[in-house]
Amino acid sequence: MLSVKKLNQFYGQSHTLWDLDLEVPTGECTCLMGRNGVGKTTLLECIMGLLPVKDGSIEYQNQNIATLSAERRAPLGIGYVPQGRQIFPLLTVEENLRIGLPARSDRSNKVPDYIYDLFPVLKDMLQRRGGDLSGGQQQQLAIGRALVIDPKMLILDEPTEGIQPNVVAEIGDIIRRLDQEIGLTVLLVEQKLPFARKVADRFCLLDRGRQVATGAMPELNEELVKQYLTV
Ligand SMILES: Nc1ncnc2c1ncn2[C@@H]1O[C@H](COP(=O)(O)OP(=O)(O)OP(=O)(O)O)[C@@H](O)[C@H]1O
Repeated sequence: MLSVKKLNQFYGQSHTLWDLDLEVPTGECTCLMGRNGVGKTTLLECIMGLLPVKDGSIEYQNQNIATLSAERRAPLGIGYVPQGRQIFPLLTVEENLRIGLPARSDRSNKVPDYIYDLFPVLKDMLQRRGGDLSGGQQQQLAIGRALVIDPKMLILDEPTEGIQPNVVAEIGDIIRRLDQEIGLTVLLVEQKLPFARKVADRFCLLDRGRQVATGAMPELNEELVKQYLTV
């Protein structure tokens, strides 16, 4: 579904992504992994069109989108849950959800019901301000907001960061359901190894801006973990 090939990205003079390849097969959950600062968020931002790339291709459903602006990528149906959630603290839960509606291809003005089925807590708190929600509830809101466009693919940047363990498990279950029941293709950045093993089908491991290993999750062996993940 998504195929990144030989991608190079720079922040000014600083070469951050090096000939990077990433395959995200349709209907599967792929986890992008690596230590802090290896370029995971940078790669996601390149895919979303939030950062320009120097060269290389980003093929989404057989179209090279590498040079399209973020606005031109919006109708493609990629939902994005950024690092730190970035919900609007002064807007209500309902207003936060509705923000995504203008990007829907059918121009529907209604938040799809399945979002409230997935996150009943959002329905209970529709009139509460986003900033008054707990971290776990805010994360559910951020995922709900990304789903408002009925995306075919969902990209999540460290959805469990700063969240209590019981809510982490709940978010893992929801990501699996989105992938297995609703058929969403998922690309996830995740540092927590047990969570990644439970939720993802495949992994792609980065080190200093380069892809160093990729495969089915069971192929992520202790040697790779020791070399590229443990600190
Ligand atoms: N706006 C920026 N300007 C300059 N350098 C940046 C910028 N954003 C990130 N970097 C650098 O690019 C490299 C990759 O950062 P990135 O945030 O993509 O890594 P990451 O793997 O997502 O890390 P983390 O797990 O800490 O979020 C790092 O060396 C970082 O310092």
